[in-house]
Amino acid sequence: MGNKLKALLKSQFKYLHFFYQILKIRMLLILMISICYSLVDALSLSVFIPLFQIASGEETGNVGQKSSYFIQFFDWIGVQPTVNAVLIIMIIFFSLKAVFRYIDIFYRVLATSYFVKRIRYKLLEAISQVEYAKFVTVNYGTIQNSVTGEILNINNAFAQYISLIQSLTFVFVYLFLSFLTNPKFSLIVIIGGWLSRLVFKSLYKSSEALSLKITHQNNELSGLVLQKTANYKYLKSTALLSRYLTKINDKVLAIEKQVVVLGRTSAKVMAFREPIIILFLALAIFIQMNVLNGKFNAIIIILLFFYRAFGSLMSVQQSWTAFLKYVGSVNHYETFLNELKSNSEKSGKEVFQSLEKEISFEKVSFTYSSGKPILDAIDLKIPKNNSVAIVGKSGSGKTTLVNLACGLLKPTSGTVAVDGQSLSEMQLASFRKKIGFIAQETVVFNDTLFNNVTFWDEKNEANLHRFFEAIKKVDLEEFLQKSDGGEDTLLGDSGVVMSGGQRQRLSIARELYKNIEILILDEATSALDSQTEKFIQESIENLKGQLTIIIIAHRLSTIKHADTIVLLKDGKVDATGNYQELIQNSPSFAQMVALQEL
Ligand SMILES: Nc1ncnc2c1ncn2[C@@H]1O[C@H](COP(=O)(O)OP(=O)(O)OP(=O)(O)O)[C@@H](O)[C@H]1O
Repeated sequence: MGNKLKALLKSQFKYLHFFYQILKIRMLLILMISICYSLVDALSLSVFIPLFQIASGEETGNVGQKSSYFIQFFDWIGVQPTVNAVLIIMIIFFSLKAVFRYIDIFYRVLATSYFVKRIRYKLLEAISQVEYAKFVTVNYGTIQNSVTGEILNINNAFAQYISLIQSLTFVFVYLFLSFLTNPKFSLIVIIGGWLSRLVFKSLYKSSEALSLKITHQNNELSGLVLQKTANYKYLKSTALLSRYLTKINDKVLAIEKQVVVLGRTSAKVMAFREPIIILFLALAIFIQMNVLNGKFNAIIIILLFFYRAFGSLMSVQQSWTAFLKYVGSVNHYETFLNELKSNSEKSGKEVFQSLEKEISFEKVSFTYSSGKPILDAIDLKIPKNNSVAIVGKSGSGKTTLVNLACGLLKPTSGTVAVDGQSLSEMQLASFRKKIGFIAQETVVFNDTLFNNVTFWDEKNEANLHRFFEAIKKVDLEEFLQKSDGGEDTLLGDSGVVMSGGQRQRLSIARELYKNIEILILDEATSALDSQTEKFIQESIENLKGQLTIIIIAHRLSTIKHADTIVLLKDGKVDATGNYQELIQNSPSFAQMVALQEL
């Protein structure tokens, strides 16, 4: 029973809980301001009643008999309830109402901007903290859409939700005043109002489901568009663009269809709300007059309150209908955020200072969640300032091994350790700060050459010097000299103004600029022509003895001078040794060398 009640409360207050979690005390403030505003509004309206009473009392001369709590209020403060006194009170209340209206609107703006900032920040933070293994399974479109379009939808949902709270407060305040005046009649009308809600319940449910569906489809659409942009050149040059466009169009059409259905549901709710409410109100008046034999006079005042309460109730339903249009985004945000949070990277406490001895793999096995074991009980030592090359057939697990070395992946069993300390106990960020990672995919930001290399370091003399050094090491001096803007040259989206090789060299320059101890190169020079590769090779070789280098390369000429070469085969270390040793001792390696005609 307790659990059922809890579940009921949770489902009823699900969204309130969601907004409260983000806004905390601000949510209460919104509620308080709403209550104050609605009370002042109710009181301002109530002033009309004594005004009517005084007017009719003056005519009939029986003010005393029609006394209301307002007249009693005048008695209490010892002021004659004259028209002038009531008018002054009225002006005071309406001015007060304006003050609360101002506070209400302004505070809403403050709360909304805080809300948007928080939800965006929370999501971005969760994305940064999620485990790499989880991250690679998330659709890029979902990420993109979640931090842009979806946030706007949630913002709209929030705006509607606050309006809903305010209208609801109005409803309660007016119902409370109605109860004070005529409890029996109020009860009938309230039951009617409650029943009217049931009529709309199934429509609300389908709106909610549709909205969630639209959100999912928008995410998929974003993913498709992102992939189209990323693979534009390929799609265009192979005339596959139009086929891909058909795929995107299908998704657009599917979304359009859902939006139309959602629009139809919303239209039904909007159109039938008023007649249904009027029906219930008419029924309540009928019961009051014919069943309870009440007088119409007795309910005039209360009808005024109900008129206001119903107006607000309509706003409640209006806000709720509008809210439901965006609720899919709220649900998606919550689910996505929880999914990211439950997969956030666990980092140890030990702060990494400096590599003293070695990085070691002790019986490390690894299996991706989706398949067969990739690495099987690997034992490997990478001594400080040594260069170790990992070779093996495509798919043999080389990239997986370096991902384990920098803690992007966690071993399924065994330990990856740094100077004997398991990476699982290490504060990963402190360790990764000392790692330079250059992969086949170049990393270029849409900014200047300087900012790309220095990662937005301050442009002072010392940093400029380090920048030029890095540029020299990767042979980008010519590019720098030929660019009109020098180091301030804008590189465009993904570095469009550079060739593939230049982008690769830029990625290498960024790592050389940093103060790193470990350099990981995963097919880093694969996009370069032999001459440039040789030049960079020399630059990297100059670093030998100063950095611990782990290098993956298919072109075996690249790793000829590595201190140790590790040959991976069938998930195991098949052979280790330097180039000459391996040629002599490992038939597999000798065959690889022969195939490359080295
Ligand atoms: N995220 C993933 N989920 C499931 N399997 C994966 C994932 N990443 C890689 N694999 C699989 O793990 C195996 C090893 O991949 P890995 O990228 O480590 O190989 P590699 O030796 O670096 O290959 P290549 O030389 O082609 O770059 C492959 O069979 C690949 O299909």
